[in-house]
Amino acid sequence: MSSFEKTLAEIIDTMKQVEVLGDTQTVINGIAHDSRTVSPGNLYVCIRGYQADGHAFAEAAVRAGATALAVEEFLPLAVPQLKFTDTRKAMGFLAAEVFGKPSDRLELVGVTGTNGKTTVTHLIERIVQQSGKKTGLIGTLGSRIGNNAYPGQHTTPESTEIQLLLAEMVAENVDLAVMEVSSHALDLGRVNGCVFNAGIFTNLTQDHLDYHKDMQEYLKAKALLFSGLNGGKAGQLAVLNADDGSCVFLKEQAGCRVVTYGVDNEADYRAVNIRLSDRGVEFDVLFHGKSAELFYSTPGKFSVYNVLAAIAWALESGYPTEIVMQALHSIKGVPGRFESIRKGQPFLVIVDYAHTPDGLENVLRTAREITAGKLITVFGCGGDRDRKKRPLMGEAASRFSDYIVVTSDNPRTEDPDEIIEDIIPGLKSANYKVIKDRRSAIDEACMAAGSGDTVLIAGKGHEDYQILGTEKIHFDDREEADKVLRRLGYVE
Ligand SMILES: CC(=O)N[C@H]1[C@@H](OP(=O)(O)OP(=O)(O)OC[C@H]2O[C@@H](n3ccc(=O)[nH]c3=O)[C@H](O)[C@@H]2O)O[C@H](CO)[C@@H](O)[C@@H]1O[C@H](C)C(=O)N[C@@H](C)C(=O)N[C@H](CCC(=O)O)C(=O)O
Ligand SMILES: Nc1ncnc2c1ncn2[C@@H]1O[C@H](COP(=O)(O)OP(=O)(O)OP(=O)(O)O)[C@@H](O)[C@H]1O
Ligand SMILES: N[C@H](CCC[C@H](N)C(=O)O)C(=O)O
Ligand SMILES: [Mg+2]
Repeated sequence: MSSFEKTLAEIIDTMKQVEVLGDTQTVINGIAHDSRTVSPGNLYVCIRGYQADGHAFAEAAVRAGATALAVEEFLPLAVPQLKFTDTRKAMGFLAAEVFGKPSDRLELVGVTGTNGKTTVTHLIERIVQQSGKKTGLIGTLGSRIGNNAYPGQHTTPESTEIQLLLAEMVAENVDLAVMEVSSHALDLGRVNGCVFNAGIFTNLTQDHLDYHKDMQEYLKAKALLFSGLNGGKAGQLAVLNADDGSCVFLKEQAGCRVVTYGVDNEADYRAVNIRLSDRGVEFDVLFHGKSAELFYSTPGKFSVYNVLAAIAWALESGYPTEIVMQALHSIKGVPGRFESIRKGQPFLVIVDYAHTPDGLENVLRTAREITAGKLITVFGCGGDRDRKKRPLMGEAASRFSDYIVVTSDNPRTEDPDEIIEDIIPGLKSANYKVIKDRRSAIDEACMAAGSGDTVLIAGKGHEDYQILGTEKIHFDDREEADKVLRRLGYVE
């Protein structure tokens, strides 16, 4: 890790809304929002959270070696303190200063939207690498600098972590970083201090209504990425989905040049002549009076949108058409997104990360299109997350499936039976069975499949764990499917 040393005076040099107690020549060498991760010499930021008040851990942070605090009220502790009205919002800006404003020193692209963020960020990473540049990536699958991977907890990490990651990327000569930007991150200011070159919007459909009050609030959080593109860097760009109902609002919010992509509506980048198959999607893209033909190896109309978003961004950012097409052609798909498990069985087994009503509907529609026989769906819903999406996911499953095995996703601290109870009203008259244990549910679905059928195992995709209560156990849908197929005698 690189070392970062700054005085408090240097860090707050351009900040107006701050009161200071103590010696501003105090040197700090890092920033932490969690007392349990403070290293000697760090600035500890006290955040009033949903569960706890970080001010209560300031003493522990000082004991762990914090040499300064950021607070909302001065504390009777013998270290210099910076007082803000909202430490959570200030933290991203502080972290950016601590780590030398790394987003000024590389190109930064943010991708937001309910579904497709991970996919689009991976497509962009591939395109940029194909052009010979070095990339950084931050998102649900963790982060990557070049080809080195680092695990992460969140889709968009806390600002302290983002700024450190970006600084590491700068130190490793990364040219462009692409980051998934969740609505939680936007609302909680995790990307404060990030100056983006471009923002990309995939779509807005129901999710996270446990956190955002309603869809309007959810949209407003997403819009922050685009209103933030307001002159911090030259040539900023917003890339919007013209087929999504939120496009007009987001266009109004964007403080920069806007380009659109779409299939059904007029757009700057429009897909026509779409051919869907079980191998992937083929289509032509029309843009600026030109056209290009494209193949991408993940099936489904939703894939067309993800690819269009990446193409629109890349071509508008000056990447040559040939490089973009080569990159998209070569990508083998994203782990856990419509991933096929092939052991020579006469039916398809697909593991997918659909965990919203729209995501599930899209993936089921696609599975239906490529299935001659029965479509068998295994899914559950995450605990401690939006309860209202559960019957809607049930409804989507029942609309497309011949047989549904309702099971557990990550129950977290909720009762798995109660989560399943929330799903069932949506299933209507569907043919379904409840098997709470996910391993047995996958077994049941694979055993029920015959020639020409498809088993879709949805919700957990790349996840290699299951969260039961507060415990995280190893569990991987792909491994489980593999095991049952082997047991059934299929070995490639
Ligand atoms: C709703 C939400 O996002 N909550 C986040 C929020 O938690 P919080 O406000 O409840 O924090 P808290 O537990 O009250 O603690 C307050 C402060 O005290 C600190 N603390 C706490 C205990 C201690 O001993 N010492 C200490 O210093 C904490 O580090 C924190 O700074 O701030 C914490 C610190 O950054 C986050 O870890 C936490 O994420 C929770 C765990 C979470 O599950 N978030 C999910 C919903 C999330 O963010 N998901 C998005 C969306 C994914 C998608 O698009 O689908 C994501 O980006 O991953
Ligand atoms: N453009 C899209 N529109 C609708 N559904 C999609 C789209 N792209 C992907 N999906 C579905 O959503 C699932 C999740 O995709 P992806 O991981 O790319 O989304 P995400 O936005 O990163 O999700 P998360 O919010 O968990 O980070 C996929 O497995 C697929 O089923
Ligand atoms: N980023 C999403 C992932 C959901 C994945 C699903 N498996 C679940 O646990 O609900 C969330 O935190 O809501
Ligand atoms: Mg993601």
